[in-house]
Amino acid sequence: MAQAVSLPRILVSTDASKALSKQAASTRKPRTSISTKKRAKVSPSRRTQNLNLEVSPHRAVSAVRLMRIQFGGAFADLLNKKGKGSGDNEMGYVERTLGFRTKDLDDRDLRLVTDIVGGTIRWRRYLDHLICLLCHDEKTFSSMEPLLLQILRIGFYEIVKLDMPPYAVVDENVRLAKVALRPGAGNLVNGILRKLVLLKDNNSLPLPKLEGNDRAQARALATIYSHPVWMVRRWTKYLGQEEAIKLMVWNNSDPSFSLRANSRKGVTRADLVMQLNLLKVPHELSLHLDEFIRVKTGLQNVIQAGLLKEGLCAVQDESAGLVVAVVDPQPGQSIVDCCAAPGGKTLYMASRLSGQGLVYAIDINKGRLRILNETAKLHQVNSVIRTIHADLRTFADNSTVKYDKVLLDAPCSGLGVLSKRADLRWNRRLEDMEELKILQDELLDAASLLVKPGGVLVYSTCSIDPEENEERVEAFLLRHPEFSIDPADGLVPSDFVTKHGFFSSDPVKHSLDGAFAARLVRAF
Ligand SMILES: C[S@@+](CC[C@H](N)C(=O)[O-])C[C@H]1O[C@@H](n2cnc3c(N)ncnc32)[C@H](O)[C@@H]1O
Repeated sequence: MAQAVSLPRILVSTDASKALSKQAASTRKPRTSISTKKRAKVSPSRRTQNLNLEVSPHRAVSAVRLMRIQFGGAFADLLNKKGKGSGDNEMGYVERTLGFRTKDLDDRDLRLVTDIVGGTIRWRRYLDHLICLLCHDEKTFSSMEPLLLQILRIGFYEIVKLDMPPYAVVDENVRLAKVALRPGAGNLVNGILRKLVLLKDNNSLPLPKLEGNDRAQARALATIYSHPVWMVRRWTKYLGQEEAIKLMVWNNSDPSFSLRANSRKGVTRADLVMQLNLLKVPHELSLHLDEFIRVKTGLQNVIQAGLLKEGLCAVQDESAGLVVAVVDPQPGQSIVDCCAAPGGKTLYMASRLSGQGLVYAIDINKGRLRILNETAKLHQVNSVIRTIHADLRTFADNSTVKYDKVLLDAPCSGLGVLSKRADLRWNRRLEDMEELKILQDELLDAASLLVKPGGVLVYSTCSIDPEENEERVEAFLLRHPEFSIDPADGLVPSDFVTKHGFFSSDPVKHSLDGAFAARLVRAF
């Protein structure tokens, strides 16, 4: 698996890692401006003027999307907040960043863009390691302009991970660099990609050796599996090296998605299966939840067919559905969803109320709550949802009302969803973990104030980190002896129940997102 670095004419690995850190630091701020603002409509004649038919459209769009994700705060998700693809604006961004438009993307191009963008982000550390080693000198890499680096990353990803025909990849990326930047940039891309092709043909791609002390091994693994070093160290500590590697392999695999049939609109799982068959989207029924279907590929077809826009189904991971199963909403109950937006769990809980009872959806983020409201109307569950824009801590301090059930789906690191959120691993910092734990404790204390005697508090995260999960619950129970654990047995399959009675989905074991939920009961 791990190979020695033996490239005499190029950088030794310590120089490479210095250059990598410099590049990482220098790319934190954009040198090429990425405008995400809307501009005046481009007139049709200008459109034709700026149309470039020679550049491969999926590569141009991928390069611009990667720039927007790294510098413009865009997400790497397939969907935007409203569940629509970003389609219409895409060419506008391309023109503003590259100075030209390309021909419109067809379905194949769109799939390629999704694969290339997701993969290039996931494999960034590994790709940069290779690029840095193949640069003429350290400075060339550390001072490389962002767009040029994105083009190289795309080329490296296509050759190394997608096994695309190497000479076509070289030609196309060279052309993109020449047209979007200048001829010299094309020459640089040409030189570096050709060196890569040679190394790959000789089966001698340089990888760091897995040797030395824990820290050195973590650094090597971080490069080989393309994760931040602090994550590797954390998982090695909690899971051991072998399981940590399996987790990283999962995080680097293509994400699979699940759809939930919207029963409130009269859509059954069988109806949804029929639609997926018509769309030729490969799928499997969920083994754990009656309304859910797993979709491995072809989500783009589901989006384009308008199934989400019409509210016939929702994209929801089964792990999130299982958290709702731990809450076990029953018709007639009053439920508070403390950190509700954008509403995945609120909507599913509301649909399980069968029109009787209420879900109070609290969130501090007004924009995200607006999305929740819109989706609730679309899914026809708005009659049993009341949204409340508030900081949970203030709301709970001032509330005298107590509720049957309270769900706290807390802000967390998201370390359980790294396969879906390709960019998240690079945005999270170790320092975040400490801040999050403080917030999680405060929100748990606040949520507990809303639970009536005999009522249920469910604490959940989409993290697999014990410090955000079991440790937060343990600390809470010490502060609140009036609460005790109500084991999740019987509410979710036993395979998901830990020895302490918590729900826990493990990406490697269950092939789902990682999630956690503790069901706690307040004494009478
Ligand atoms: C993990 S997300 C919730 C996801 C949601 N439950 C779902 O299933 O779609 C966490 C949410 O907590 C909200 N939040 C963070 N701090 C908060 C606070 N002090 N009071 C209320 N909401 C807060 C964030 O705005 C964010 O929407």
